[in-house]
Parts: sequence; C-alpha cells; structure tokens
Amino acid sequence: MLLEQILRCSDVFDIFNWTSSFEPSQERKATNVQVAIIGAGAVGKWLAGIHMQAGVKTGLICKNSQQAKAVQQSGIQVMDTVSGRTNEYPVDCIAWEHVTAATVAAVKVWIVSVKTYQWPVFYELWSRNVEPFLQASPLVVAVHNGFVDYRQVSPKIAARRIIRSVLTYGVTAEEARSVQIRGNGVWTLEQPSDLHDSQTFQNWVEAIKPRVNITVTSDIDSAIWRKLLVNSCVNPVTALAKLENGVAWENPHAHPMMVALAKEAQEVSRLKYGMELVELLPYIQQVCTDTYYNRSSMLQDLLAGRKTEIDALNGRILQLAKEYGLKAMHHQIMYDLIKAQE
Ligand SMILES: NC(=O)C1=CN([C@@H]2O[C@H](COP(=O)(O)OP(=O)(O)OC[C@H]3O[C@@H](n4cnc5c(N)ncnc54)[C@H](OP(=O)(O)O)[C@@H]3O)[C@@H](O)[C@H]2O)C=CC1
Ligand SMILES: CC(C)(CO)C(=O)C(=O)O
Repeated sequence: MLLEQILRCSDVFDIFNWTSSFEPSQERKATNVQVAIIGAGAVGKWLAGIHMQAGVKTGLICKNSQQAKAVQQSGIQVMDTVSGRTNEYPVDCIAWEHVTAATVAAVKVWIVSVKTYQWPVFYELWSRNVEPFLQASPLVVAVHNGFVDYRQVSPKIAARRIIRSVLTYGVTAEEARSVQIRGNGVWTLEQPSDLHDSQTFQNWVEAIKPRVNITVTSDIDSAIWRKLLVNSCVNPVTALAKLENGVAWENPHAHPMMVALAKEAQEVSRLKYGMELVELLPYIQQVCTDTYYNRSSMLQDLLAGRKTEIDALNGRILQLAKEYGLKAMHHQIMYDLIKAQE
C-alpha cells in the first residue's frame, strides 16, 4: 500500500537543476524522495547508482568543483561483478559551493559517505553551505566504518536526527568514474526514533529496497560494534598483505593474524558488550567470503596513498583495551604498521 502511494507521486523536481536525459523506465518509477549523497568515493558512487536505478532523484556532492565537473561530464559506471552487469548513470554532481537554498529545500535525505576522519571537514562545509538554509529537519544518514563521536565532530547534526548505519557490501573504486561491486552484504540502518522522521525514512527505504539488502534495527550500537570488530581484524591484515578479503581469510599467514586479532578484540568486546569469539569468527568469515574479491577500504586507501581509518577501528580497540587494563599486542602492531605506511 505504502509503496503504491510512493509510486503514484511522480511530481519530482530537480534537486540540482537536473538536465540529464536519464529517464526512469517503467521498472524504475520515480519517487518523491530526493537524495543527496556527500562523497563521490566507492560507496557514494555505488549508492548513487542504486538510487538512480530505483528512480530516486539523486545528486552527488563533491569536495571540489574539479571532481564535480569530472563526474558531471562522464557520469558514473557501476559494475556488479556478482551479476556481471555494468550500468552507466548520468548522475548530477556539484561541489559544496554550488549548494543553494533550493537544493537544501529539495533534499529529503542526506547520505554522508565520507571517511571517519573526514567528518570534521564535512561538518565545516555542511555548517557553511547547508545549515543556514535548513527549514525543516532533514534525515542525515551516516555510512562509514568504525566509531565517530558525532556529538563532538558534528554537534548540530547530532542534536537533531542522525540515522547511523553499517554496510557489509564490498565496493572497490576502479577509476575516477567507475566502481565495482565485489561482494554482497547488508546495509543495516538505525530505526528513527522520531515519528516525524518515520514517513520520510519509510518512503526512502521502500524506494531503494528492491535494489539493496536493507535491515532496519533498533539496536544499531551492536551492529556498529560488530562491524568495527570485523574491520579491525580484516582491514589492516588485507591492507598490509595486499590481499583481497576472501584470499586473506584463506591465506596460511594472514588467517592466523586475523584470528589473533579477533581473540584480543573479543576480550574487549566481552567486557563492553558480552560478545563471544564463537560469534565473532564466523561473522568475519562470512564477511570475507561474501566480499571474497573485494579490496578492503583500507587496502584501497594505502594503494591510493590516502590516510586510513585505523584510528577509528584498531585505535578504538586499543583505547578500550587500555581502559579495561587489557593487552592488545596484535592490534598495536597492526596500528603501528599501518600508521608507518600512511
Ligand atoms: N569500500 C568498501 O567496500 C566499504 C567502505 N565502507 C566505509 O564507507 C565509508 C566510505 O568509504 P569509501 O567510499 O570506500 O571511501 P572513499 O575514500 O572511496 O570515498 C570517500 C569520498 O568522500 C570524499 N570526501 C571527503 N570529504 C568530503 C567532503 N567534505 N565533501 C564531499 N566529499 C568528500 C572523498 O574525496 P577525496 O578522496 O578527494 O578525499 C572521497 O571521494 C568509509 O568509512 C568506509 O570504511 C564500508 C563498507 C564497505
Ligand atoms: C565489508 C568490508 C570488509 C568490505 O571490504 C569493509 O567494510 C571495508 O572494506 O571496509
């Protein structure tokens, strides 16, 4: 019933003065949810493709005009290595300085897909370019690995509504315009607590649900923590060994390191959340198997010469281990070796 209602609402309007010739097909019916994705990286571009496939008016917001122009001119290419299909999307892309009051008024859902350490700069740009034009409280969905203290890095957003989420899909950025889906997963979203948000949230989720596996949970803290544990065991090992996730899990040298990291992480986890290793190792195995040929985001970072998210992952485990008086030698080694390469 709800989906029918959404599909009848075809009075969409351009969020970025959309001029592209992309027309939703019969299957890709237009919806009345406008979405802006901040960060045209691997995840941002993939999500833009998902939304456009679903007929959702979608725009990307890039860090600078150069990147925005490149994406605007060439569009994005999303290759699904699981299904073997490649799709092109002429997605609208603008830089922060071109965000206008009309853009802000049109966007219903803002998806932030920047790295954990990029949140402070994102917030600065948001405060300057979006905050002054906000008339209603929008939904802001955060997609990242690891822990971000939103109250500290983005107080105004944290004070309103933020939908936290975790993603277990594997997405590798190939070139500036193209991304490859290298493994299926789930996008776990926090259930909005506020009734006012529920309708927009539901409309948005219903629109994209046919294109991406979505789970909505009222216990996002556990989901974020479980994913942090997985990333702290998988990402540094794959990044240092330069192996894809599934290949690393099966490698006789990399695998024992993942298990040693999991044992230490489990000790911390047991004290903080009561999670046992019997649950953690199968979860790591599942993520590595499901994203077998994916390069972890940390491996992609090192290959591209970027800073990694090690502070938000193993750094967080080390911080908690210290608080609980535990030793986490393997996490310390991974932390130091990754830092040495940044
Ligand atoms: N790739 C994967 O398989 C998965 C990734 N994740 C998580 O999702 C998050 C995003 O990952 P991913 O897409 O791989 O990372 P990328 O580094 O590929 O993408 C982040 C993008 O955001 C851009 N950016 C940074 N700051 C801003 C800003 N203020 N405004 C606009 N754009 C900005 C970056 O530009 P620039 O590069 O120029 O800084 C980059 O293009 C990470 O936390 C990652 O851990 C989670 C699951 C899977
Ligand atoms: C799910 C996984 C492990 C996919 O590679 C990921 O979260 C990452 O690369 O950061």
